Amino acid sequence: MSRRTLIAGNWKMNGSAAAVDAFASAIAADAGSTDADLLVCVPFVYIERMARGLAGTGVALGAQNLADVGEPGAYTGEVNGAMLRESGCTHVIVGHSERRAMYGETDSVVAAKLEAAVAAGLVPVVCVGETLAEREADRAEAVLSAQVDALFEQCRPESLARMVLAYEPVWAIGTGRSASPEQAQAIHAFLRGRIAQQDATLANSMQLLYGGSVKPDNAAALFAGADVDGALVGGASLKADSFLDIARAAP
Ligand SMILES: O=C(CO)COP(=O)(O)O
Repeated sequence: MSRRTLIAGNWKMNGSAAAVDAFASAIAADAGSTDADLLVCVPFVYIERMARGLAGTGVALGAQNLADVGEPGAYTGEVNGAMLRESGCTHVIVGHSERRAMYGETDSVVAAKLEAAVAAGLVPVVCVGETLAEREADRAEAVLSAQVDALFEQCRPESLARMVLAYEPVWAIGTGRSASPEQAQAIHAFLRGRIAQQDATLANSMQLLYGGSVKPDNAAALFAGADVDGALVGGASLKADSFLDIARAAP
């Protein structure tokens, strides 16, 4: 089955109103130059501004986090999925390694956020990945299996059918040291196989993105992997030209 290619940007805690406007106008001028689907995930406060800038471009908009509860209420500082939808999001990143490491998001929190996203009509882009110490201890597959299995244990099949999975090795994030195309493809094949043990049809249809130091000059080689369906791009997504160069490297 052919899966569509998705190039997703994660701005993390970067950007400004001026940066949003510059990005959106450059994308609006040039979004037709790639066949890949494009998504940009910006800080909460810039979502509506980016939505206005990207209107009519076909580029999708996402957030980087959401509350693990859907019902509004006394959750100071939280933002729920319905608010994200109303602001123009179609997607939301869930379980990024920075949130797992710095904000204590456990596999159960990630599973709850996946469900909350789907309940609000959002596509969750769920991140998994091993640290350098785990890879060096030959534990990458065990760690990834535990992260994926937790989703299957805690989420409904119809919710899992909506998700995109992003493999982001922690040692490759923001380091300039991407996984090699062979390493990325090997893990993606492993992840697809692991999902197939639960649901072969879902394994075949699920988009698997690679993230970690994806740049215009390494993107084409990474995308050559048969199980690599796109990228989750951090630093290189902050500027429209490098983001679009990555998208144009997609097959
Ligand atoms: O964490 C990432 C995207 O979510 C990857 O970040 P970099 O592309 O900056 O390495």
